[in-house]
Amino acid sequence: MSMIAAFYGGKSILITGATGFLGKVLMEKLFRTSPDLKVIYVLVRPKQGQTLQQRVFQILDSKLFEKVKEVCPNVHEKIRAISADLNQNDFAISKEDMQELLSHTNIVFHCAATVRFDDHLRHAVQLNVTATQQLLLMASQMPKLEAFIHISTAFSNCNLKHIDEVVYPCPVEPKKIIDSMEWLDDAIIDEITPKLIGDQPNTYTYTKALGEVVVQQEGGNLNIAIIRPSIVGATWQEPFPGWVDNLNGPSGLIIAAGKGFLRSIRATPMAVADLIPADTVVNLTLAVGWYTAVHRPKSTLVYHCTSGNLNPCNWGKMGLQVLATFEKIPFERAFRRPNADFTTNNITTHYWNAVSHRAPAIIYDFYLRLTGRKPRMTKLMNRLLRTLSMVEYFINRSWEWSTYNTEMLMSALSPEDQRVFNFDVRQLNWLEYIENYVLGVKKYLLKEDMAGIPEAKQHLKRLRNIHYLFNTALFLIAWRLLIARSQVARNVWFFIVSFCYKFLSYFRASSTLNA
Ligand SMILES: CCCCCCCCCCCCCCCCCCCCCC(=O)SCCNC(=O)CCNC(=O)[C@H](O)C(C)(C)COP(=O)(O)OP(=O)(O)OC[C@H]1O[C@@H](n2cnc3c(N)ncnc32)[C@H](O)[C@@H]1OP(=O)(O)O
Ligand SMILES: NC(=O)C1=CN([C@@H]2O[C@H](COP(=O)(O)OP(=O)(O)OC[C@H]3O[C@@H](n4cnc5c(N)ncnc54)[C@H](OP(=O)(O)O)[C@@H]3O)[C@@H](O)[C@H]2O)C=CC1
Repeated sequence: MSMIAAFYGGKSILITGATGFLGKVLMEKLFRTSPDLKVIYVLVRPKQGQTLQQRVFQILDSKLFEKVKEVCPNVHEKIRAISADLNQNDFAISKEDMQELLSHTNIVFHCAATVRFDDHLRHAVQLNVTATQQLLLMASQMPKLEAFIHISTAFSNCNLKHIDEVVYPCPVEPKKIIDSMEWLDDAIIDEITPKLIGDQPNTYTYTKALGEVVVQQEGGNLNIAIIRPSIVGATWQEPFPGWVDNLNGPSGLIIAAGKGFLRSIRATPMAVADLIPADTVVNLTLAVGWYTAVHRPKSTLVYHCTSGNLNPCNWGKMGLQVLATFEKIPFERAFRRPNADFTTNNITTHYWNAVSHRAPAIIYDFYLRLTGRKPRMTKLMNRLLRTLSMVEYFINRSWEWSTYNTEMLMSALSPEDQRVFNFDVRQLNWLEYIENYVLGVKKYLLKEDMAGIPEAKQHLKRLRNIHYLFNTALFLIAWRLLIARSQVARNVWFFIVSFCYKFLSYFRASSTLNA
């Protein structure tokens, strides 16, 4: 019997960010392994004309939850959607709902965040810092609370090369930042943002670091733990391999490469690609929830959920495996044949961006205009180039994350828990994982049918022929222009033609003699 699964039985669990990528996998695992849990409260905001209930039921009715329905047929009754906006005071939760949350919650998993790298500092502070502070305040009023688990990121201190499982102080106290956001106007915030974030690459990592300090400073007597995942990728094993549902991290770039838009990416092939599967993060999170509630460590423990120091894979290996998978499992209606490569310096990056990204987009838009359609490729390409510039920081460096606490936890689990809540990345086979990831992107993100693979392969063959034809025509035109303008080129051309003519005459004569 799994002790962790039994621990969550009968519990009331509050999850923020349950409609996000990680939140969904967390809920799925909780329901599947502890179907006898009492209730999961999810803080949800209405969106895109959908009510809360519709949003949550849409998630429960998705493929991700197919196995849950077998073990927990009444899953719809065990989930309680609470209307909340983490940007508002008291999260805009009604009095009755607040009372229910405060008096029943046993465990809090705080996953909600803005993960955009380019978010305005005010908004990033509001969600990643102020909301965390408010949630802690709520937690301090929960008499039955056993553990508060905060999801941060392994990159919250990415200005350091070696990162320990400790909370590092921030140059400016989070309280001062929160206060200043209240009275500074947007223009001034824009001006001071680069100075405030200092050597952090963006407002996301900066505010996640502030959030950790808030957790440490304002946790009071609560049992708190912080989990720091690296780049969260598709699921490895559970509930099935390759599940992914958003474009963050590598997923969007895998689509761009598979559809042939992405031709070159500025990355260091030998730098560690510190990916971590979503189900591994969730298994560690649930194990940490159990350990924190049962063992009540004296201080706030930080757990690194990374792969680099235990089972490293680099971007070079990852890129090659992604491309190899496209050969077997191509995406449908590609713009060009997938053929991306890594560049390592500014000059080649600019060159390939102009030649392989911008130029084909302009030509294609010209063709769309000629045929009376709306041009769209240049806009798409600009968006891709912007994304590339945002992720460059993370794919040209390597970090060392110590994992003492994570390894300590692994050894504290019973063999059964180690199996059911497996977060040992040493067992991960990267080539198999990446292949399943690409397949998952095709099936769950692009919603492409596997029956379309032969047609997709035919399409790629046509693209290859068009590519050869285009290159040949381009070469002939260039050569024709050169001959028209240069005596040297003309001489070379006459030499080649006369050489070919002589060779053919000789060949014909010798074959006549042999006959
Ligand atoms: C050999 C070569 C082989 C090559 C093979 C190549 C393959 C392998 C290469 C691998 C390299 C991997 C590198 C990863 C590094 C990650 C490091 C992470 C480290 C930190 C990890 C963390 O701790 S943190 C989590 C990560 N955090 C993000 O990773 C957010 C990033 N990202 C943004 O910060 C914004 O994205 C950014 C970019 C500002 C653009 O912003 P933007 O405004 O230009 O574009 P948007 O993304 O907003 O949206 C554009 C359109 O996509 C629609 N869309 C958006 N989301 C959607 C969704 N979920 N489902 C459906 N559709 C969605 C949207 O609705 C728009 O559609 P529409 O225009 O029609 O409305
Ligand atoms: N994905 C990754 O690579 C990594 C993620 N992390 C961390 O993991 C956690 C989860 O990330 P992930 O699942 O990928 O992120 P997502 O962007 O997929 O999910 C974010 C969640 O936060 C919710 N949220 C955002 N703003 C509000 C708001 N104002 N009120 C209520 N809810 C809100 C979203 O709700 P809605 O659906 O309404 O938008 C969504 O449920 C984050 O803390 C992130 O920092 C850490 C390392 C890597």
